Amino acid sequence: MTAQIIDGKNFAVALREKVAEHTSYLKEKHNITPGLAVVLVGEDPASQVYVRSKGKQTIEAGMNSYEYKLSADTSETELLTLINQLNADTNVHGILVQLPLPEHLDEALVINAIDPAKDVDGFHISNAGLLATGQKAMVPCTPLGCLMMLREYCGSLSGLNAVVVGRSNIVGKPMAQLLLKESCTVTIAHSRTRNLPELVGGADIVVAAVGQPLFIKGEWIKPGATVIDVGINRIEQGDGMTRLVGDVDFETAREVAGAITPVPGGVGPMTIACLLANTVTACCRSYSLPEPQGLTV
Ligand SMILES: Nc1nc2c(c(=O)[nH]1)N[C@@H](CN(C=O)c1ccc(C(=O)N[C@@H](CCC(=O)O)C(=O)O)cc1)CN2
Ligand SMILES: [Mg+2]
Repeated sequence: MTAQIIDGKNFAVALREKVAEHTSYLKEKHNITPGLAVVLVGEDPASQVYVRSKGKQTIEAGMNSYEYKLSADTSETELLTLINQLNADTNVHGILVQLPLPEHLDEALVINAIDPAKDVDGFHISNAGLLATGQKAMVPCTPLGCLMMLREYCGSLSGLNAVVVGRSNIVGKPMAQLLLKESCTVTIAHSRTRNLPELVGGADIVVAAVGQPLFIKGEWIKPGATVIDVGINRIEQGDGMTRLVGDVDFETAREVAGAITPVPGGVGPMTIACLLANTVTACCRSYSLPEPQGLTV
């Protein structure tokens, strides 16, 4: 039997509808329009696509979108000045600096300059700390989207063995924290882990976020496991064209897994939908309004 395909696009549509519903409620009932500021430094082509998509989806959900496109040689002082302005702007409820940043900019310094209450990426050390200690935080968008899909497909995650392959601050570590909060038994593995096939073979849930194309093989996966593929890798096809693949060898994994996210069309679309959800959550928190159900965990 082949795996059920977890359709991230459908999930994202449903989540964006919830966001739009709550946005119109905020407007009608409280005369508040959530606002999201997105800052892009430089001309990385993939980042330009993501930022355009974020702006478009923000407006479609009925929110205000503020875009700041800065040249690649922007100084740290200039960027920090803009962040301070956005921190002080009461029309802005969410701030996001698109990553990666150009080499000369200190990513941690820049992220930690964002007001944690407006940190809709959930990358600020305060939010990372709150999440790690099981407190109310802004939750990073990609892991949040993964957890929403996992809850839907698996129901209760309590007691399940979860292996997260990848240890980034953006995905691997927060994903592990979220799964731990769901009472999973969590193992964080990475590209240097020695007995990876064995570890993956014991997992009911595999989250692949290692950043290496087709790294996780179908033969490693436990029959019936749920596989979430966070990887987005462009590989050469041989005919001069490129193809988008995940960190999981989808064709072999789908023969073994119980359910699996495809690439594209799995985790990716949920990342931006969760960003919109986080913006509404941040907006509600800023006015001490009740938080809508289903937009965060
Ligand atoms: N500040 C941030 N920077 C980055 C984040 C982030 O969450 N915050 N994540 C990624 C990029 N990203 C959003 O910013 C993102 C990546 C992928 C997708 C997506 O929908 N992917 C599609 C495929 C798109 C394609 O063809 O390239 C899919 O998987 O179906 C959305 C958002 C790094 N930077
Ligand atoms: Mg850098």
